[in-house]
Amino acid sequence: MLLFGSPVSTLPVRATEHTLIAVKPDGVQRRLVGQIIHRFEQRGFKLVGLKMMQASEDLLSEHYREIVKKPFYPLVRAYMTAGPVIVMVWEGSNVVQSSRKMVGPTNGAEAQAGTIRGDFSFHVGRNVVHASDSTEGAQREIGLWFQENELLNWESCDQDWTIEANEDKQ
Ligand SMILES: Nc1ncnc2c1ncn2[C@@H]1O[C@@H]2COP(=O)(O)O[C@H]2[C@H]1O
Repeated sequence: MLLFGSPVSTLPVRATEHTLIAVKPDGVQRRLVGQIIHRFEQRGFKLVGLKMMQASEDLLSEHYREIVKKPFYPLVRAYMTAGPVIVMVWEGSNVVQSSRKMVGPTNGAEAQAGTIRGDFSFHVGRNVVHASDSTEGAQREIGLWFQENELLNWESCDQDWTIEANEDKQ
C-alpha cells in the first residue's frame, strides 16, 4: 500500500547534521541508557556511532575547554571520570537544536517535565546527559570522542517516513 499515492522516484536529498550525545556516569549508573536512546530513536533520528568508555582527564579538559578554568570544573572532572559514559552520534535534520530541546536546560531543577533532564534530574552537577550546543561544537566534539571509522553511514528503512524527500525545494 502506498500511503502518499505515488512512489518516490528520485533519490531523496536529505539534510545530514550530526550531534554528540553522551549519557554521563550518573545516567549509566542509574540504568537510564536505554530510555535515553529510546527518546532519540522514537523522534526518528539515526544512530551512526555509539560506544561505552571511561573518559580521560585530558579528553575532558578538551571537551570542556570553555569551563576548564571555572571554579566548579574540578567537580565536573570528578563526576565525569567517576564511571563509564556512553557516547553517541545522532544524525538528522536540525538534530543539534532538537536534541538540546529534548535534553532541556543544564540545571534539571529548571528543566520542564518531558525533557530528559526534567524527567531524570534535579541537580546541575548530576544532569545525566550531554548534548552539543551548536553544529560547529558538534563537529569538534565528535572529532574528540570518535575515530572516523567508528561512524557508520547506513540507510535506515524508515527514512521516507521520517523526512520528506524534497525538503530542499520548499
Ligand atoms: N555551577 C555549574 N554551572 C554550570 N555547569 C555546571 C555547574 N556545576 C556543574 N556543572 C556541570 O558542567 C557541565 C557543562 O556541560 P553540560 O552543560 O553538559 O553540564 C554541565 C554540568 O554537568
